[in-house]
Amino acid sequence: MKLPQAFIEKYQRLLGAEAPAFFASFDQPAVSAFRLNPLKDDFKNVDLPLNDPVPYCDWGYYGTVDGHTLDHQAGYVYSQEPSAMYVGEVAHPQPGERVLDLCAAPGGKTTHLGSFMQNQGVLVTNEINKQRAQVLSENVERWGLQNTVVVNASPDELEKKWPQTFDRILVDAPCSGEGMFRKDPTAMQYWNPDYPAECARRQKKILASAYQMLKPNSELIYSTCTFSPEEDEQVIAWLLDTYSDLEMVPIEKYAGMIAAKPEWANGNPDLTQAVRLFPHLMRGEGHFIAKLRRRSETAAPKKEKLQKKASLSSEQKKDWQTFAEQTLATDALTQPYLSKDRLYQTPAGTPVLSGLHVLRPGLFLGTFKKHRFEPSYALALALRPTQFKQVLNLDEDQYTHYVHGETITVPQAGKGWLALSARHKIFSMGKQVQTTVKNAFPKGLRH
Ligand SMILES: C[S@@+](CC[C@H](N)C(=O)[O-])C[C@H]1O[C@@H](n2cnc3c(N)ncnc32)[C@H](O)[C@@H]1O
Repeated sequence: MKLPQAFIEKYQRLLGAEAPAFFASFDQPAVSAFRLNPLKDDFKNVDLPLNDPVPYCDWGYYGTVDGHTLDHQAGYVYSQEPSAMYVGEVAHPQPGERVLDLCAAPGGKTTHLGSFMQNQGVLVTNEINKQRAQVLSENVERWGLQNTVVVNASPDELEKKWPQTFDRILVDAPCSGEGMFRKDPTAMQYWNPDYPAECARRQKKILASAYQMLKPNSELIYSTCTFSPEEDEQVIAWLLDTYSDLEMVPIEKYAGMIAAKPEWANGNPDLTQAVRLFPHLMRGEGHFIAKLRRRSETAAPKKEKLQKKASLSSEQKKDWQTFAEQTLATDALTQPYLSKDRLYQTPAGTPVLSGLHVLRPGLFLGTFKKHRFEPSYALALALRPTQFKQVLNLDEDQYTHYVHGETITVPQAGKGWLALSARHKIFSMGKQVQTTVKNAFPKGLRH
């Protein structure tokens, strides 16, 4: 790979004797991997080889995934470069926490954080770019996350809305992407010697907003997929110098991972608690990760403003109940949120959402139509098989026809909504009328 000359000179200077091995790694193929979804009871039931596990991620395996397979469609796998998996592992949120993923699209880290949270607590996932926020929302849906709110806002807007609100914030920052060169050589087009410093200015701005949203005794995780000290050690050194109630939290270094380099910043020895993942030292594209704690002596937050429940009209209540009684083995509508005729379940403890561009204020349950409720595709992917009254398992042929947009004929007449699975993995819902199951598979996903 032809690397920019200024890039070569910079890393020769920084890495010295190690530089040739670093440069040689750019001529090796990019490493791919995937993560399984522990929110599924049978999450290891995938048609993929699981004989090459990622050593630092319980759900990670080296290998590639085809986006059109049932495993992908049904939310059993997420394709993620292996060093990026260590970010979610380091963040490691607990069920019940209120967590913010501030720079989140397309959702690699969000789906990982959600896997730890087990649908308990609130995961707010934000993306500043509108189109990318849409992709994030689709991945949240595919992963079956119930406790996740998807927002499209700038860190600035959020900082004003949500002071001292979160137990844990991940800033997986936009960066110069040097760790992407191998996977996507077009990333090199943006690179110039001043680019890292330009990115660092933006990173500091994002972190300044993130800091305002941290509760006392909370954690901030910062990561980049670049090697440049300006965006890595120097940004963390700046954070520590700027905010006296932040302190480093040590990160475990697995084989091939190395300590961050204080000599690449202001010499602060605490920086060694952060970690660097380099492509010439381990199987992955490379990352930088730091973890900080905001100390508990920070002034307590003012009274929190939480999202209120919506009140359904009596007709909406009736239509929802009719649907839920016929179709679901669970009636989980405790925190309703209405957006026009769309019904959502907002996780309890969601911070107030008014005034923000919210793509998904929680789990999208479905839409009120004239005298009936129509369930969403997201509901099919979010519930366990035991939470449906009826799951119809399709054979391979029926599955192929259904994801193509066709109807299915079944021997026994029936009426109403049911979950559809193939190889016992739920991938959609369908509406039965007599012996026909009508197609409700999203048009955009048909193939
Ligand atoms: C490294 S990517 C995030 C990857 C994501 N966390 C994942 O694991 O899939 C950084 C994201 O930050 C967004 N971004 C760009 N400028 C931003 C800004 N000023 N504030 C917040 N986010 C920004 C980009 O659109 C991009 O989606």
